[in-house]
Amino acid sequence: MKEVPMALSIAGTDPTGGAGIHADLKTFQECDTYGMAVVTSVVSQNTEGVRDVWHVPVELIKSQLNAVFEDTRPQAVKTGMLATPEIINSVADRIEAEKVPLVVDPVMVATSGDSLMEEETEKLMRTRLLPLATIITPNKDEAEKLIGQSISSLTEAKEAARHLVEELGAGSALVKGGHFSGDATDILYAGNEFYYFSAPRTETNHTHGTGCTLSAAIAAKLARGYNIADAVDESKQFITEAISQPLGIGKGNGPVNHFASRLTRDELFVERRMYHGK
Ligand SMILES: Nc1ncnc2c1ncn2[C@@H]1O[C@H](COP(=O)(O)OP(=O)(O)OP(=O)(O)O)[C@@H](O)[C@H]1O
Ligand SMILES: Cc1ncc(COP(=O)(O)O)c(N)n1
Repeated sequence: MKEVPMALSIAGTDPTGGAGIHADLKTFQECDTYGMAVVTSVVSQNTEGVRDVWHVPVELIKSQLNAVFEDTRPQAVKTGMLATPEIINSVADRIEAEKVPLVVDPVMVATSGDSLMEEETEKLMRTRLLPLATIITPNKDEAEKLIGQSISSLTEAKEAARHLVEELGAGSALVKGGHFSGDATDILYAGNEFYYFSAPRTETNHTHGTGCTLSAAIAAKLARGYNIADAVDESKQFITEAISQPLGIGKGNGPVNHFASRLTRDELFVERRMYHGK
């Protein structure tokens, strides 16, 4: 029997389906990869913001990781929301032991502005998880926190990507340009080379879960055997399509459209043709 590519997300939840493990699982599926998920925090949130957060007890996170790794072998893992030092340490321990390709999305603050990580966890993100990353995918603010310097131009973003790899020890780094102005340009530093991935900026507030979706797509592509630059290239295409055809869900920062790459607008918004009655 042929082996199916499998990807595992270790992240928090979003009951409205736009971010966290929900976005990751949808993305894995759209990228032809069998998706699995370990829940780290249960987050009551929607497109308008975060209401409540309950962290899953570390023993239960370890038990979920045991359940996955004692039974299957994902070809790639991605991490999202890892809110406390105990959670980040338990995940890092497991990844270190399994030596599996790892995409780290260093989730710190939600689009809504709500914090998703305790302050002392930021340090562990830098010292424990980042060195295990095949690729780390910070946005502007996350990259600034990780390197301890502000970033206000593409040149500085490029320097930040190099810093994350050469000074801090990530395997490669993608500094995302969603929070800059002009075209949405992301800079990858991998194998001593820079790559630029640029797309026209869509004027929209439907950007909830863009980082989750992009990093999940990269993990799916790595699970399918792509090299890093090709994985990022196709994932950038995926997120660009997902952002440019929003679904209009929710009252706030709506989710991206995970179906966008396979359905045309007309197919997506079908007219209902079945009625019943006398
Ligand atoms: N308005 C936009 N138009 C086109 N591409 C965008 C837009 N906003 C973000 N992107 C792209 O989406 C991806 C995610 O980037 P971003 O910097 O928004 O990450 P993030 O802040 O981690 O996402 P999140 O909103 O999930 O926190 C990147 O490829 C970025 O270039
Ligand atoms: C569980 C979880 N993980 C990540 C994000 C970040 O996504 P965004 O910044 O788009 O709100 C989130 N809101 N919730």
